[in-house]
Amino acid sequence: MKLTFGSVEENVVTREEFPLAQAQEVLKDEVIAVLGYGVQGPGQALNLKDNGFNVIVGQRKDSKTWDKAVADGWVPGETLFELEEACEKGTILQFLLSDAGQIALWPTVKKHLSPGKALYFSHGFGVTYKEKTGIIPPADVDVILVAPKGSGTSLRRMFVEGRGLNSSFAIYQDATGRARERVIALGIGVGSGYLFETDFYKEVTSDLTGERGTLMGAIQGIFAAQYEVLRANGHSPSEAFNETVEELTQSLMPLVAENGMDWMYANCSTTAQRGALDWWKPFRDATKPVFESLYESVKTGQEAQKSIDSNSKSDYRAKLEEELKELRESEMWQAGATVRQLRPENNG
Ligand SMILES: NC(=O)c1ccc[n+]([C@@H]2O[C@H](COP(=O)([O-])OP(=O)(O)OC[C@H]3O[C@@H](n4cnc5c(N)ncnc54)[C@H](O)[C@@H]3O)[C@@H](O)[C@H]2O)c1
Ligand SMILES: CC(C)(O)[C@@H](O)C(=O)O
Ligand SMILES: [Mg+2]
Ligand SMILES: [Mg+2]
Repeated sequence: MKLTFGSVEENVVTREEFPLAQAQEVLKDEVIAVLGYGVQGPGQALNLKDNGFNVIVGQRKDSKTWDKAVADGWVPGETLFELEEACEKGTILQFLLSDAGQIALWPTVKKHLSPGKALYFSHGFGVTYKEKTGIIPPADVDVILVAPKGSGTSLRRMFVEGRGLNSSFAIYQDATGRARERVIALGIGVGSGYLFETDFYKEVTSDLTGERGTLMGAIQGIFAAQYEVLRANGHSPSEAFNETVEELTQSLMPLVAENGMDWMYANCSTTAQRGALDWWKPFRDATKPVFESLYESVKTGQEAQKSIDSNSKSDYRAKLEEELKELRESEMWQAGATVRQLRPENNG
């Protein structure tokens, strides 16, 4: 259906328009092979299975994630296979290895992309940056995308709660004439709430910007800046943390989620409203140049290159873990750990 966002009309597919039964009908003869069992793999594979689709998982044997797949109920030799075997068996290959990992597996995947199969991504990365990744799909397969707009963990949680996480969807190549029904059916199958139409380039550039920006990078940066200023002015760690993070996530963001920032503002004191109305523009103006250089870095492919280079190294996990440890051990997030223990659900 067409929906108007602000004053712009966009194409959105709903579960009412395209019910699960229709998705099951569209995909009844398909074997969906979910390749990779990291974060998106489990969420999408389990939701598809619970929605009644024919799904198998492909994962490297002798890995922690193979064991996780077994623990989640996938049966070796029946529904869980080595990556290449899954590529061979699947008619729809859901390429859910890490974006850098996809480069290494591509020759194997390509070998098994016989005419009429579908190659499915959850990120526009691989084909948009094809000069860097070498991922150039053959012309006789469908190339489609469903990108859940959130973590695989939330995709599964929201499915189990009977809700659904919104996803973007796109078609890069329609070889069979069925790419559209296939991609929408898969979008419904993996547990999407609403499906927003986009293209591969727009998906990858917005996604890379968002996660580096307000979803993760910018928000951590702004938390750290405010926390440091409060601490430098003699505020205790708990006071600095509560006033920077805890109140935001526990009290104010849920209100923003329900009804928007304007409504949250209106439910705070007029003192807060006056100040926050005065200060949001200076913050916008101070950070906008950073967002502009971030977008430029995404657009030129620099962000993709950095991610490929570092995540292709054999010790990339250990390196990431080292930096995550630094974040975890920072005073702000140590304070956070103690503050979280005080929540009723965590203190027995
Ligand atoms: N993490 C998310 O919640 C999320 C959200 C939206 C989209 N995506 C996209 O979904 C895709 C999968 O992301 P993810 O975060 O689930 O991946 P991930 O980093 O968790 O890795 C997934 C799997 O890839 C395997 N892998 C990595 N390198 C490999 C290699 N060289 N050979 C074989 N296996 C290898 C790992 O063992 C793991 O099981 C990516 O395109 C990502 O951008 C992820
Ligand atoms: C969950 C995110 C941040 O939206 C996703 O884009 C990812 O790459 O993990
Ligand atoms: Mg992303
Ligand atoms: Mg994202």
